[in-house]
Amino acid sequence: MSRPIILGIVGDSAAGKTTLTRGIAQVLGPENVTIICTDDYHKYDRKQRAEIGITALHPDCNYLDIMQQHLSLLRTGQPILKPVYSHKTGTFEAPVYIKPNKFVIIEGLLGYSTRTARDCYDVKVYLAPPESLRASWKVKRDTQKRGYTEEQVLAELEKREPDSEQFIRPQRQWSDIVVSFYPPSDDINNTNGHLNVRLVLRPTIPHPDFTKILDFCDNTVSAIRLGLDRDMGKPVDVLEVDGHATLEQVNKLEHLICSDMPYLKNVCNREVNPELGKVAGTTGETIQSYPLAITQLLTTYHILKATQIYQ
Ligand SMILES: Nc1ncnc2c1ncn2[C@@H]1O[C@H](COP(=O)(O)OP(=O)(O)OP(=O)(O)O)[C@@H](O)[C@H]1O
Ligand SMILES: O=C(CO)[C@H](O)[C@H](O)COP(=O)(O)O
Repeated sequence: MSRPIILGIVGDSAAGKTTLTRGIAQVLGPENVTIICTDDYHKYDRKQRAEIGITALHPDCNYLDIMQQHLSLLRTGQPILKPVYSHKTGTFEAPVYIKPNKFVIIEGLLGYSTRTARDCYDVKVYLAPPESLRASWKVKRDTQKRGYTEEQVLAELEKREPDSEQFIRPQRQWSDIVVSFYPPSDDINNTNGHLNVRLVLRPTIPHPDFTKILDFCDNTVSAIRLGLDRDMGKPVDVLEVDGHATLEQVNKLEHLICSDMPYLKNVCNREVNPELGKVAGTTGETIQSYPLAITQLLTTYHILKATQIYQ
């Protein structure tokens, strides 16, 4: 059976969904990827939301039924007429006709909030940076790109907190991989551009055999660590990659991910692909790091595995 492979990327506002989506699309080849942002399924525009006193995070503020219908259609390779919400103006624009490519990435706030929606994905990622980092990302992005002042963004974050807690964070439990970029120290302004990543790997999909890491890393002090933990009560593996890991360490880890994937082997080769782990953030800056590269590769690994079954 041939059908598009669907990747979900869910998380709170400014958690880095669009940024990661772009990085993965780069690895897969942008011409092969259809990207859908579920903000387009908002029920009310910015002015109406303010008048009603509802936040964009509330399920009642979104046409989740239509989002679900569209997900099901995309999964079977059928086209949709997608609504369009503009963050620039805070209003809706004319809908667009979309025929899915080989890979579809659905990124947004409430993508895992219903059972029917969840059943449509092949791979589910949840982004969970520490809240202080997310807030700083949101202030920067919304003041530079969405016409807000810093005070407005901070007030909005406070207003949204109950909905984040009730509707957004619980979706973490449905993900196959939880991705948390985090600063090496508590000072989020002093990262030297080097964020670490913590990848929570649930046994809901078969991950590459990372136990070989233990052969080449001293797990307590190394910049790459593998461990066991619990996430939302369930046992998980945890892979951590520090921003200051060396190329040699990262190459070994990448080899574990890419060795049985001919397509990924080329992607991993930094001579052939110097852009690995590099992405343009949504405020125009260039972000490049080993933790981002590993996150992109692991996610792509799972998309390609799904391809072997369904395409
Ligand atoms: N991995 C990362 N490393 C460094 N900075 C990042 C990373 N991911 C995101 N950012 C920063 O955070 C900002 C917000 O990220 P992004 O726009 O991708 O979030 P989002 O989850 O798509 O937000 P929204 O749902 O509100 O549209 C970016 O403009 C970028 O500056
Ligand atoms: O949480 C968000 C996800 O991007 C946005 O704030 C939401 O989509 C509403 O958009 P805007 O703030 O541009 O009115």
